[in-house]
Amino acid sequence: MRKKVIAGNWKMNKVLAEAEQFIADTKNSVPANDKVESVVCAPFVYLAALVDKAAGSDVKIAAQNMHFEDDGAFTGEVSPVMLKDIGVTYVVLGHSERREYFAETDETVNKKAHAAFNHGLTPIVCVGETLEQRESNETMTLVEDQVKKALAGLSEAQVKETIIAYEPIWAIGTGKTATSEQANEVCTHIRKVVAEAVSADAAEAVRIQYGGSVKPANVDELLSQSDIDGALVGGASLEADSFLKLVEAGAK
Ligand SMILES: O=C[C@H](O)COP(=O)(O)O
Repeated sequence: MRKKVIAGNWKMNKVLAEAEQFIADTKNSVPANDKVESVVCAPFVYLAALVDKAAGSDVKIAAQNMHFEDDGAFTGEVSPVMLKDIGVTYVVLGHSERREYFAETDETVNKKAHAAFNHGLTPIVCVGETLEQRESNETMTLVEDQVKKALAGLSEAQVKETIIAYEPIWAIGTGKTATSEQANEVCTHIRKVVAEAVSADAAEAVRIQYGGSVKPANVDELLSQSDIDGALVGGASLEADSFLKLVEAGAK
């Protein structure tokens, strides 16, 4: 049984006091068990403070992006060495907003996945199609291509540790959730792609989240699907109560 992962992606929201209050409101309520992991993906500027605030609890802190180099002349960037140094444990890679607005490519996502593992960070690799691509029946081939390119060159052990987030772009922040069947169909395909590209064991172990307008009202149905192992949640992760409901669903 794969452990569920509920990750709240705050995107570019909250000021420091709000971010710290969120951790104070959730850290003693997230379950410490083998059924669910609770992850908060916060803006860079809050990461050190939130790692400190969450210390001793089961809330894990994630970055929303990083560079693939360890250091160097990359003004404005943050490296995996820096994230590891301050106690961050997860990193979101290739979110569709990074791909759309900040020129993230499959190649840079792959470099970042390698860099994450080189520094002991767990990558949450995002893939997903636009509405246009879905309507022209390109979803499966596009997602397959994104997954293969993101995982290229990783060892079987590393793939087993990777979290893949399937996020149909048309369902992000729109209130339009993919039906649980639509979401599971793609997650099942991703698992098959991992089996073919890496191994059956890796496919069995890799955790696949769904993301796109997940909220307390629809999370149970999504998580009951055979190949959905968690959720990457934007809007509904901003309030502590709502985030805790999602984590509770993951712990069932
Ligand atoms: O990273 C999270 C996803 O982009 C989903 O965002 P959303 O839950 O606001 O639709």
